[in-house]
Amino acid sequence: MPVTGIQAGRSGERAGVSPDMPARGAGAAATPLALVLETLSVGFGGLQVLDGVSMTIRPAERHAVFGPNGAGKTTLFNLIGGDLMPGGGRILFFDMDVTRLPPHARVRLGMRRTYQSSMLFPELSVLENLLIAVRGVRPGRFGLGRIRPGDVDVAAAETLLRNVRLTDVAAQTVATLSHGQQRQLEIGMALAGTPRLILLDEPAAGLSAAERRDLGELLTALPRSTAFLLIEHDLEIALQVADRVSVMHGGRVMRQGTPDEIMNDAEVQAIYLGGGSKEAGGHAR
Ligand SMILES: Nc1ncnc2c1ncn2[C@@H]1O[C@H](COP(=O)(O)OP(=O)(O)OP(=O)(O)O)[C@@H](O)[C@H]1O
Repeated sequence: MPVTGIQAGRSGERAGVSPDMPARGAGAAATPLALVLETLSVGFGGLQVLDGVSMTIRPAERHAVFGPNGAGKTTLFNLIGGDLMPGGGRILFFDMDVTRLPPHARVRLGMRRTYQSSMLFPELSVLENLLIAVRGVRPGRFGLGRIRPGDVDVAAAETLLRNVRLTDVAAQTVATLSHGQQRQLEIGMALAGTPRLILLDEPAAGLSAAERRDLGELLTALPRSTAFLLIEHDLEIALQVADRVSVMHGGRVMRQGTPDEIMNDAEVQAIYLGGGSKEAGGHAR
């Protein structure tokens, strides 16, 4: 297979630098990359699920991780978020080595994550859920307390409401929301505290075509100050919202590039049009 300008995760490549981005350190005070994944690997028993995954995310970049079922995407998120420790490799978050830090320490550094299963409080209102998120990421003790107009946390929760387009349903309990609105709320909660990076795990899963369109628009309109890394099965959404895309296959990053580069890549097309010869998922050792 020819080596293309968008191939990623190859041995010998300088860790943390992909061919389509300028080398760091060129300027006197180069901004650190938001995330550098260096040759991450993890296995379960005899199954090697991730095998030398390297990836870089710039500050404020929107990056989609795309790949077939079993490619290792959620496992990768578990490593980045701290729910799982790698067997090998390193994770740098704004130049800090977070490889062995627990999830709450990563949250304190400005990393957030959504999960495939809902983490909402169904009996509370939309605003109360957002308030919990706002108070939960602040250092120190917190309680839901009374919602008072003018409260700085309430104002922050109301900003999140607007960001995820839920102002009209602020007083409704979460249990009464549509599935699409619940996904919007999860994104709003992840935005609490102005994080530097959000990991979004299949936010469009289970949504109708109209809800997926709305979600794509919502993600596109999010504040540019926050980088996000998105796992998405819906290629259309991934290509719509992402600046760059990583395609995973068999526990490796097989391509990294702009949406245009990815869309026009013959091997990616072959796999996603069902003509691929490689097996998805981990490979037994
Ligand atoms: N805790 C675990 N123990 C054993 N095997 C696991 C574990 N977690 C994941 N796996 C296996 O690792 C492989 C990758 O799983 P992962 O969930 O990361 O893939 P994925 O790309 O997110 O797939 P999907 O798109 O279906 O969510 C799968 O074969 C899965 O069965």
